[in-house]
Amino acid sequence: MAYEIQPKASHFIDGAYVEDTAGTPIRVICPVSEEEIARVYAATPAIIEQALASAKRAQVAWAAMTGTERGRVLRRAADIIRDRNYDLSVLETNDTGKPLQETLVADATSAADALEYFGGLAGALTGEHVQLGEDFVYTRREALGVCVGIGAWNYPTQIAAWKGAPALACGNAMVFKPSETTPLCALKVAEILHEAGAPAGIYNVVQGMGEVGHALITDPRVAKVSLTGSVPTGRKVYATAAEGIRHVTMELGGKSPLVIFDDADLEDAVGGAILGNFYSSGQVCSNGTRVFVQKGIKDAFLKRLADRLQDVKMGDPLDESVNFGPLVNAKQLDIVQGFIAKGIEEGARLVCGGEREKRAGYFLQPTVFADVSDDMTIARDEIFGPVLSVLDFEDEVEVLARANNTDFGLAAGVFTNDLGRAHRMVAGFEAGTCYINTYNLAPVEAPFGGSKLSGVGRENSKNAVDHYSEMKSVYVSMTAVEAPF
Ligand SMILES: NC(=O)c1ccc[n+]([C@@H]2O[C@H](COP(=O)([O-])OP(=O)(O)OC[C@H]3O[C@@H](n4cnc5c(N)ncnc54)[C@H](O)[C@@H]3O)[C@@H](O)[C@H]2O)c1
Ligand SMILES: C[N+](C)(C)CCCC=O
Repeated sequence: MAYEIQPKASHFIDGAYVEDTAGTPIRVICPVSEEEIARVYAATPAIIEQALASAKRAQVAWAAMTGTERGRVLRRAADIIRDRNYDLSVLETNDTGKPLQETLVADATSAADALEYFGGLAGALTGEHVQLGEDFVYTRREALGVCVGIGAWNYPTQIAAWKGAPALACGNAMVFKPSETTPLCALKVAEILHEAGAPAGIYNVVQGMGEVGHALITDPRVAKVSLTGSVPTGRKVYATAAEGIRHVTMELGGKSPLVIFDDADLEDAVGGAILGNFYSSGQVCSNGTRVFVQKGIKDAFLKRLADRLQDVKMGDPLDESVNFGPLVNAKQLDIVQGFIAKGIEEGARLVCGGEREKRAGYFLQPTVFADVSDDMTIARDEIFGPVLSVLDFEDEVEVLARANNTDFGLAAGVFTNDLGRAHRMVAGFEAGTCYINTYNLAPVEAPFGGSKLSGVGRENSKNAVDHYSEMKSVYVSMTAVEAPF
């Protein structure tokens, strides 16, 4: 029997699809045809209650299983995802508009990596023993309880798994709310986890806008919230979580610098700038959109970049030869076009692109600006679209100060053949995720996350375990109790 790509209902709760059409309808619009391809309904208070109650009920027994048993479920889910990679990638492409060429290698596979990695780690999560003379202390690594995950729209499958995998490995239950813009893929993650043996209630998905997210994180049963989203939303969610002193992970926006020195390999530097600006049509949080190019290499860099942009193939993202898709929706297209207009108005030189394509779909040409100065809007604000800004610089000290002159701190990259300089630069970058002679790779083994306004905590790697568990300290006395009276 063919595998059904389309999720069967709006929510996945307690091990089954659940529908409640009393909620606000959320139309899923195909970014290519601009037509409705699916409809889900925002969670009503009754749905939110069902999801939280089921997570709360299921979590205690899940945490009581051994880590190896929990890990086995996660690893089985990873295998199922890999088996169904093609179908899941098609769903991701329909949901986001990203080319299938990308989604086949970067989305469901990245979710599988996370489930496999944290599944493998689950059995090795331990506390420690501290000898204190005859007495000793031991620590127990304990689950937090019910965790809420809230997703952005650009990587719906990946985000659902990057949050769910460490949460479940540590013995938590999760209620995940995807972005209302791309609500479909997380449902498949929930369905597959259940098929792999996750007990009912361990991973629930509910749909909705900000109000649903807010209702989830104000519930007293919730111990933690992990958000992927913009800085303004992060501020609200962090403040709400603070009222209940809840744990938080904040994966927020960025305006990252990519610094290219004269001695860099030109082809690699151009490749890095392409990966850091045009992958997913530029809708990537960690993009290196402020491309600082040293004066001696600037002309060659711009010429080679323009040459390579000739190889952009726009079109139906389901065609595997297409390497550049539309923006996710009309709103995002408007926002990005507004930034392009602002760039021109403030005096940046438009090198190429800048126009919406004359065809159906939210297609915008890859856009390059040169002669951008630090104070221009396009150099300060997160655009979240295919707009690369080239800024000139003369030397290392100057460029490091300018690279750090931003409230964001998600990522940063440097291209140079001088190893000493590369390591000095990354030591100086005020950013959580740094690259030397490459850009935007995010293997599950490496911590991923931001500094400054770009976030709190890290996803992936062993580091994430500390954000989904807490240590209980147990003092054991082996001697008589000495009290003053
Ligand atoms: N750092 C990262 O790992 C990372 C990854 C992907 C995207 N992002 C960032 O996400 C942004 C783009 O995504 P977006 O437009 O979906 O972001 P957004 O901030 O508009 O929404 C993110 C999520 O928060 C929810 N939300 C909104 N208001 C809320 C509230 N008051 N309480 C609870 N939940 C609320 C939304 O419904 C959505 O699910 C960009 O800034 C991008 O940089 C960051
Ligand atoms: C894996 N990437 C491409 C770095 C994306 C991480 C999520 C940010 O938007």
